Amino acid sequence: MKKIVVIGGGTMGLDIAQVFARNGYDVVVRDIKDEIIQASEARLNKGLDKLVGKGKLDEAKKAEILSHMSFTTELAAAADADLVVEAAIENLDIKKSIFAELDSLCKPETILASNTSSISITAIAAATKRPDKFIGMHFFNPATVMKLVEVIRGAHTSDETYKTIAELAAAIGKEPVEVNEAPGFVVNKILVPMINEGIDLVYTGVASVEGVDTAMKLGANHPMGPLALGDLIGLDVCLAIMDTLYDETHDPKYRASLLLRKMVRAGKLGRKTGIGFYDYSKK
Ligand SMILES: CC(=O)CC(=O)SCCNC(=O)CCNC(=O)[C@H](O)C(C)(C)COP(=O)(O)OP(=O)(O)OC[C@H]1O[C@@H](n2cnc3c(N)ncnc32)[C@H](O)[C@@H]1OP(=O)(O)O
Ligand SMILES: NC(=O)C1=CN([C@@H]2O[C@H](COP(=O)(O)OP(=O)(O)OC[C@H]3O[C@@H](n4cnc5c(N)ncnc54)[C@H](O)[C@@H]3O)[C@@H](O)[C@H]2O)C=CC1
Repeated sequence: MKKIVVIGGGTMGLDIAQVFARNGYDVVVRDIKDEIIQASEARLNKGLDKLVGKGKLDEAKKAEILSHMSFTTELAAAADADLVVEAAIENLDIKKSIFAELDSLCKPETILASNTSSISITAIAAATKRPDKFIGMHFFNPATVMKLVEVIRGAHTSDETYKTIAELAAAIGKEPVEVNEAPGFVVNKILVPMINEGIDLVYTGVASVEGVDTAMKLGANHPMGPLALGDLIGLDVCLAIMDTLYDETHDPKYRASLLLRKMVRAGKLGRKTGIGFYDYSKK
């Protein structure tokens, strides 16, 4: 595995790219606009400088990480990639159009992976002529810190593709867990409905935002409360996951809280927009 391309330089894409670069892989991050790329590069530098400030990283390692990373708006950068990891928005049609283009552009042996949170790997793979080389490689937020990678088999994923990605996850210091396709896979099937319940408790006036978060931190020993976690993930991503769980199962227990929907409609998406259930604009 020599060259990896990450599609999307947002919350997940940038951190996933950093994890690969830290472990010596050359990685190109592709996003759609120059302004977005500039913002991604600035976030990367700020994050690394913070670690240097805390004495967790030295300047030499920082320079080494940066030397393995580059940014582009050109999808053509994926033509000679050995692996493409897609971390664009959580929408089946957009993912299918990205992978249809990648399929015609990339060399035949390139493995195509999606970091989707909930969408069917088989459905996305159907946009390509290489469903055997298509797989879910699902990192957790913040990807630089969280140890898990769910490695998700679609209906046609080959054993060879599975083995390559599980071994790669281990080589970058992560713990791979094999998952068969199902909406939300393992973690999000459990975690995101819990976040949704937390939001609904606020919506129905049972407790305040701070009250729900404090209760779950102190009463269940969670490192952060469900509303703060929703803000970290992105409320648009949480809503997309709830909608996939509901659309795939029609089980009312996966109905998104109306407050979650309202927050997304209002553009209050959490940390990435500076405001969600909490205000991040002054941090
Ligand atoms: C939606 C989906 O599809 C799936 C998902 O992702 S669901 C969301 C899953 N994520 C969670 O549940 C997160 C829950 N929250 C937590 O675990 C914690 O609150 C947290 C990890 C986010 C923050 O914890 P914290 O202790 O306040 O963070 P912080 O001190 O910044 O970092 C934790 C450690 O990682 C290190 N770290 C931070 N950034 C790093 C980087 N870029 N590279 C390497 N190490 C890094 C820090 O230095 C720190 O190390 P020490 O413990 O040795 O000091
Ligand atoms: N936020 C989270 O906690 C997690 C999210 N995921 C999944 O990762 C994916 C990305 O999510 P986030 O990083 O949170 O979203 P985000 O909204 O922070 O970033 C998405 C990025 O993709 C870019 N983009 C959109 N279309 C593109 C295209 N055609 N080509 C290249 N870039 C494109 C956007 O400009 C944006 O920068 C989603 O599928 C999400 O479900 C998976 C694990 C955790």
